[in-house]
Amino acid sequence: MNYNLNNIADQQQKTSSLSALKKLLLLIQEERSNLLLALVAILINSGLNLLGPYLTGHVIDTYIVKKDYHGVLLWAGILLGMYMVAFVASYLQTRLMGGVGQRMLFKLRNTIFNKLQELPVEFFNQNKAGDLISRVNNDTDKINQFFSQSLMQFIGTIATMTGAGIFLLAINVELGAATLLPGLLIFIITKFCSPWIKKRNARSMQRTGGLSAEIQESLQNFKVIIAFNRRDYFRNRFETANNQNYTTAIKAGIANNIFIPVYGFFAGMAQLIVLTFGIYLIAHGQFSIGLLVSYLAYATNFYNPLRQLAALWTGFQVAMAGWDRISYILNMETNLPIIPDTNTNNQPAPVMEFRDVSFGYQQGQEILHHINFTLQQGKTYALVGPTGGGKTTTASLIARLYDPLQGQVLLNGKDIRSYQPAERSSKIGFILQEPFLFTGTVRENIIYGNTNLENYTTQQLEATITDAGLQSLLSIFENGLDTEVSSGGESISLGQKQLIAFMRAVLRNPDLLILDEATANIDTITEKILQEILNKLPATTTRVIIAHRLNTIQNADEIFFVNAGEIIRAGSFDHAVNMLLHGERQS
Ligand SMILES: Nc1ncnc2c1ncn2[C@@H]1O[C@H](COP(=O)(O)OP(=O)(O)OP(=O)(O)O)[C@@H](O)[C@H]1O
Repeated sequence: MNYNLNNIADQQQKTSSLSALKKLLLLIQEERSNLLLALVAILINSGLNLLGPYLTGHVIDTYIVKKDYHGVLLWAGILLGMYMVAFVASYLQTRLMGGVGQRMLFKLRNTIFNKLQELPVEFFNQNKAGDLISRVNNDTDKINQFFSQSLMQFIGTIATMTGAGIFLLAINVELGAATLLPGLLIFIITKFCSPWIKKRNARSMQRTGGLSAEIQESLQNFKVIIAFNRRDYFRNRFETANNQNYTTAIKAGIANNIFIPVYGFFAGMAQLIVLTFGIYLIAHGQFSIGLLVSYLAYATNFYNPLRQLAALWTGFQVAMAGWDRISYILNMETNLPIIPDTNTNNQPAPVMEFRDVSFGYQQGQEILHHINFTLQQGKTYALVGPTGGGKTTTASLIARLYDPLQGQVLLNGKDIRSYQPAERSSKIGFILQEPFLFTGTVRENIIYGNTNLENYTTQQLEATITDAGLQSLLSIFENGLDTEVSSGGESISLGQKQLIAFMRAVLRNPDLLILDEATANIDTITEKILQEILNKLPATTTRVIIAHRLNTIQNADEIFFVNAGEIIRAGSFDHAVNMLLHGERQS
């Protein structure tokens, strides 16, 4: 299944600005009352600012021409009051929308992060962490900027322009129509250029994502880079990504600013039309000076916001480009759906069964072909085979990190796809080749995802650890449960990381425990301790051990040889060793 966000972006139909905005508005439904209040405030602000020029014209024609300075002063006071109310309304809407924007940003980031938690391993295989981080941090902020700073300004601007347009037409239809003509041209140009601006911004964000992926990759692998002296290689790769980001950012910047001079030019044209046509009308006695002053102010009221609108519209296109990138994640559906349980057979069933299972990571590249095997309760199984033979892939299917392309995987006789994730993961413990630890303490890491232990006191937890025979492992850590570990695990050794992962898995008391090269980095004495702990697991626990070190699998009840997409019962240990030597020579 295609989970590559950048490929999806190329394939997706272009969504219209309006339908994208509608979806986005759903996110801020809870903010309705704040939005309404901000809208009222902005309309008051626009309305009062619109009334100003009309009253000024009225004062000129009624009081200034007649030299009635008392009236002029009175109206000046009224105008001052009006502008102060407009100022308060504007301040109120800025505050309200700032809050709305931040809350939306918070919600949006939570929504995306929760969505990411639902997505399958395949999604993370196909997308780079750095790009995802950029979407969660950078792209959401673009939307926040539009909402907190621009949305109400946008509405206010449109309200002011509509009002000014109405005043212009009401005062004189012909002059109004002539004044508004450049506005119509601007509208057509804007409509024509918007998709281009959005595309340039989308490309720029994609490159920012690429840059962040590059940084993440080199930071994660800094030891390898230093050890292999590959600094130049990564420096070049970074420079290429940085260059691409720079070029696309410049292009987006040009697109974002292209409207400003265009709008400015047409606004100048409109002023010229008002002046020449207005003076002509005055010369023919069809217009007054006061009306011309009001008229010029309304033309300014129409075209000045239009200049602002240029920037706001661009901001909107940037936000929509960000929203598109985010919606690709939000629209993504997991390919690991839960299906209804159709099993009506209550007969005892093996813990795990593969029925004619075929699997490949990519279409047309099968890694496992028509696999059949069963795992019985309480037994220990070993998977051996040459590197790249398919052992980890088999274990991943047992834990349902992927679904087979064909066939069925059954857990306790039921299709594994019918289990809820929580139930499935409580039944299957998986210790990965590269255990993942969170930044925190040993305690936090071993109780991770284990609801039974979450509220235990330190004493209770220590007692549980002792009961499970894990005390000797815990004592390896200097500060026991309180030992600090970092997600990269730099503060502890790889073997110690594996021990923590081991304790985490054993304490979950799973029906099936998979150890994928789980002891590869552990000394032989500690490995013996692990072996004893494994032996002491409840008699019902089934163990699946993947190991290259043959002594680890000596006590297995059954050995499977995994090679070239096939799983064969190896029979005795000696036979398995033979197959392994033979298989390794072949590979
Ligand atoms: N995420 C993935 N995407 C595409 N191909 C993959 C992926 N993971 C593994 N493969 C391929 O699947 C095949 C089997 O890999 P797998 O990791 O299952 O082998 P393995 O037997 O566990 O090897 P090892 O002993 O080295 O751990 C290999 O050819 C590998 O390249």
